Amino acid sequence: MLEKIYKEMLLAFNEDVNREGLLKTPKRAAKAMEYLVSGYNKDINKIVNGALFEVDCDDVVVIKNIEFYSLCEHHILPFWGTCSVGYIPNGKVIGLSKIPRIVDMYSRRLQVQERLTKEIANAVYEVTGAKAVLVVMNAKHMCMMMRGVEKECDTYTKSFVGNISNDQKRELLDMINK
Ligand SMILES: Nc1nc2c(ncn2[C@@H]2O[C@H](COP(=O)(O)OP(=O)(O)OP(=O)(O)O)[C@@H](O)[C@H]2O)c(=O)[nH]1
Ligand SMILES: [Zn+2]
Repeated sequence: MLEKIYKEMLLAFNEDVNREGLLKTPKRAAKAMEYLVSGYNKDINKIVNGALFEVDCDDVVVIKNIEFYSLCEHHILPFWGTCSVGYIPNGKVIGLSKIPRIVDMYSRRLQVQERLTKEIANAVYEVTGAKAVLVVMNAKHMCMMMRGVEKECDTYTKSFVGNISNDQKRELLDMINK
């Protein structure tokens, strides 16, 4: 279905869909787009794959500057940047690689940066049973750079979930900002 839509799009550009360079483009573009939104079909439990380990640790764990690529739901154009995830474990830690996998699961959908940040925080919180989770994202939006306002800038978003003291909250934020 996407392949047909891309072919129609090329025709709408008045392109020659039979020229060599474009012959396979609808198929290629459809495959690429399917991958870019493949996060809709992911199951968080399969992603975590039981990689939760009992550890006597209640100190902050931070995985910083995870690269991510997403598509804004308003223009279907990329926004991308880094995501930092910090949490305070509650008897269990999660396999480190699972955090970037969770980031990808929610990034590979049509998103707004604020909701993406919140969804990652909620997912990590639920899956780890952590005392608290803080997610900070920093992104550049193609829809603001290539068109529209045509400005390059950085957008920061933050989402916190949990119930901890203000001191612990500050420690979490300090670790992420360090
Ligand atoms: N809050 C938020 N806004 C976003 C995000 N991605 C894109 N937008 C904004 O969504 C808005 C859509 O505004 P509209 O006026 O409906 O669309 P538009 O005419 O294309 O707007 P311009 O981009 O200003 O040209 C724009 O201000 C975008 O910058 C995001 O992740 N978060
Ligand atoms: Zn946009």
